[in-house]
Amino acid sequence: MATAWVIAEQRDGALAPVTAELVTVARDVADEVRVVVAGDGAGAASSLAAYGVSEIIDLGPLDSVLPGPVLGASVARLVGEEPSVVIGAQTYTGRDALGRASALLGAPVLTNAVAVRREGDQVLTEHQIFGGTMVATAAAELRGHVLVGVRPKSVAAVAAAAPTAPSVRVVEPALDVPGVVVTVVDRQREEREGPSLDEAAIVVSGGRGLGKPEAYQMIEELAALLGGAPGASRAIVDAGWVPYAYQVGQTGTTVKPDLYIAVGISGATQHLVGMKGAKHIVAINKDKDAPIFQVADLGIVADASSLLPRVIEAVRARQAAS
Ligand SMILES: Cc1cc2nc3c(=O)[nH]c(=O)nc-3n(C[C@H](O)[C@H](O)[C@H](O)COP(=O)(O)OP(=O)(O)OC[C@H]3O[C@@H](n4cnc5c(N)ncnc54)[C@H](O)[C@@H]3O)c2cc1C
Repeated sequence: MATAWVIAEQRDGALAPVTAELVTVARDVADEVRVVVAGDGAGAASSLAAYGVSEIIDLGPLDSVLPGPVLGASVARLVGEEPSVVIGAQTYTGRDALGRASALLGAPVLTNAVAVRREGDQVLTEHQIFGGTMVATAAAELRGHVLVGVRPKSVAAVAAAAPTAPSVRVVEPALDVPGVVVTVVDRQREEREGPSLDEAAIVVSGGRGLGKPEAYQMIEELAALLGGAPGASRAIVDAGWVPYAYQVGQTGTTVKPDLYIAVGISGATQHLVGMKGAKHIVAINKDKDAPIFQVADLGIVADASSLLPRVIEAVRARQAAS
């Protein structure tokens, strides 16, 4: 069996949860999993031991450069001649890394996969198409290297049958490859309180049915009261009501919270594909035939502008009483 190389995804210097998802996928396609991380190799070794990783390759912190291209060039240098599967997340950094590695290795990259498996010498990947209404399966021959971008939250992170004690190897990053160094001159941190959209246990999302941008404040208020994150449909992102970072769906973030509350969202397939994995879905829409009700566990036919203030009041009252 070939080796799988996982490009770790990091956030604020720590491993992002998607890394364990990628390692879970990697175990299914290879019998040895190595993880390439930019700094904190020891931390990665301890948090990934439960997932059956054999080695952590630590490139050291890549704080002053855009990490993706350097990660990609470093992986291209590490993989060697033997066929291997390189797995990254379908994120800004993961896409940069896979694209760079693909170009340097002359190897195919299968993007936006929601499932990956191995059949003999083939790596099979599944991709949602037509707004998630169909799944296409692609097959790549594992004669050389096969690169795969996996969509976050499409695979559950599962611990290995037996934990490992991964060794940590410190390797110089490939900063000398022409064109990979993009220097970071400034960082802007988006103001946010509460959990991030992709990790929140509760997501409250608003759509065009809110009627006007100011009404989105109610979405933020309810999300904050419930300890969740606010989200949005693309319609109100495109309209400029909220930033793109709030968008849930095919071209936004995929969420899998315990509870997803959709307010004034019709339930277009491109939205559903990003949230239908939620454990419980509550939908508020004034149209009883809105497609969102087909995936909702609890559907409320109501005008959002009059119902939302009452919901917020009720949650406040309940919290005050407890
Ligand atoms: C390639 C592509 C990618 C896309 N990616 C995404 C994506 O990632 N995420 C995404 O969300 N969309 C995406 N879209 C857009 C998607 O097709 C829909 O256009 C979008 O999701 C609609 O947003 P909406 O439900 O807020 O608006 P609408 O479709 O306009 O629906 C508004 C809903 O609000 C209800 N409503 C109206 N007034 C009230 C009221 N007073 N109270 C309660 N309910 C009310 C209406 O009954 C309606 O159901 C994509 C489209 C394409 C082509």
